[in-house]
Amino acid sequence: MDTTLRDGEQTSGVSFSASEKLTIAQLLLQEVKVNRLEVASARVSDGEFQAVKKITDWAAQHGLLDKIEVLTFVDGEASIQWMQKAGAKVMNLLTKGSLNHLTHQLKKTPEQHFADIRQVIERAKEEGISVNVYLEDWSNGMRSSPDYVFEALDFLTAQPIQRIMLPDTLGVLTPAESYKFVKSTVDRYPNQHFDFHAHNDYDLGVSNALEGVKAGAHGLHLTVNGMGERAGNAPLASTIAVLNDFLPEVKTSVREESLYSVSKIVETFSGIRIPSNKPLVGENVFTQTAGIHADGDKKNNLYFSKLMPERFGRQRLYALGKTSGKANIENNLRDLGITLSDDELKKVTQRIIELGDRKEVVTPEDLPYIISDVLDSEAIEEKVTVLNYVLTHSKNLKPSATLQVRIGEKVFEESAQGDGQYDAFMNALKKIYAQLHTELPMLTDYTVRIPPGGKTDALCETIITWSIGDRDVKTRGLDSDQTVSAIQATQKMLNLL
Ligand SMILES: CC(=O)SCCNC(=O)CCNC(=O)[C@H](O)C(C)(C)COP(=O)(O)OP(=O)(O)OC[C@H]1O[C@@H](n2cnc3c(N)ncnc32)[C@H](O)[C@@H]1OP(=O)(O)O
Repeated sequence: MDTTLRDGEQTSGVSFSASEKLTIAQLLLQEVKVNRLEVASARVSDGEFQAVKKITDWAAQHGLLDKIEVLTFVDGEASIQWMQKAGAKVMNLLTKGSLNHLTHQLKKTPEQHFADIRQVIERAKEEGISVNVYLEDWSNGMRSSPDYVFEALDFLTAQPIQRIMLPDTLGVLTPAESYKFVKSTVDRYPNQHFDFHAHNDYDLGVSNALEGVKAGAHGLHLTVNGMGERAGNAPLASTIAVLNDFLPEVKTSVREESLYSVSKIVETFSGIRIPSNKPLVGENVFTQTAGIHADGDKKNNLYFSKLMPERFGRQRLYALGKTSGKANIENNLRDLGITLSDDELKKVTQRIIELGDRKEVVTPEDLPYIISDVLDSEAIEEKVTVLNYVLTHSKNLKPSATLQVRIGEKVFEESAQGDGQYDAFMNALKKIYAQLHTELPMLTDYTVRIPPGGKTDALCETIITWSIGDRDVKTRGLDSDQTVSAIQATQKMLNLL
């Protein structure tokens, strides 16, 4: 069960719009093919209500309504009414899985709590809602009040419910405890379906999920990019890869090749950047940096593992920088269709190492420029040159740009306004390219780096990612002025285009 839209949205600072939630739900069910989705907590807000309604309307049209779940509370009619109006048919009822929570938060006895739960389950059944039950703080309950946990489980397993969900609410379990606690629970109730819900507070989410499944859990709760409250939940992508590679006898429905695209969509919608070293979905995790590794890849794939990028819809890349050797550069040249002699290759390698030493980022798309520069050759023909421009910026008036660009033999001039100077520049550029019936590629990422130290006249590096055909192309500009560096990066893109 994927809970990106409920527990994942509990990441501090994240709020998905209704249409973003619908898009993520559609991707997860139709492309990634997870079995179930938890899409919201009941009663949270009007916006959340609208989002659930949008998802249930779509799911009902596609025969998927039984896959849409909503977290609800032991609150008499309130959650049931909310769910009913939102069109949801599966509730994940939040009950207390430790005596500590029951006594100090709800201030109830087990008998009172069970009576309240029974009433909610009966009412849900009358409304045609099927019920799963969370035992919140179950992990601490197993440590500190196991008698209460088993009393609750004796009660729950006699109720007309589908699944019991065992959360490590605060992510405090070790892998060994995850195994032990799940096993003792599953063994005692062999006919009951149990889900295990791991959090990542000690970075043990994936390991704990693996142990939970080994111990007999029938389902897992995961989130895209490991989003979730505090340190997040066990991440979908790595947990699936771990299960596929280390427990092949356990089958899931998830399609590995769709995991990266859903991860990028969730990154964009949530605004939470994926760390570049995040397993499977981080930008750099399939990039060989060290020259020795790139060399070994050519020799019998010495540095390959089962974790091949193509499994996840990704590609192996070879970084350019001070630890590059000839093999890194050759790999990039091959992609660009450029061949160099041994001597030329040595000179280009040397220049890339020097740039890397100066902490400059070198992208594969910089290579033709570096080659022209180092070899004084014409590896790249400058067909497009930004000749002149004027950019304005003022208070309370829209920024504007006028620019003159030479394309081939012809010079074009256009003006435009925009939301910022660069946007105005791009709008003017689009007008010029419209005259050539050429659409400019979509800008998919824009990052600006300045060296640490806080100097405002420092060199500023802008790296822009463009979507050209089915490729992501990165171009780089470097100048003490941020807009100028962005314009340099744009000119490089125009020449590559
Ligand atoms: C493991 C998890 O991640 S659980 C995540 C649960 N989801 C959420 O909390 C969603 C976001 N929450 C909210 O929007 C709000 O907290 C609401 C709408 C649920 C409730 O809001 P409020 O009425 O303002 O209550 P508030 O948030 O201050 O406190 C929670 C109340 O719920 C009670 N409560 C706690 N657990 C439960 C439960 N499982 N069932 C019913 N009530 C509960 C608390 O005792 C407290 O009641 P009290 O005020 O009578 O002492």
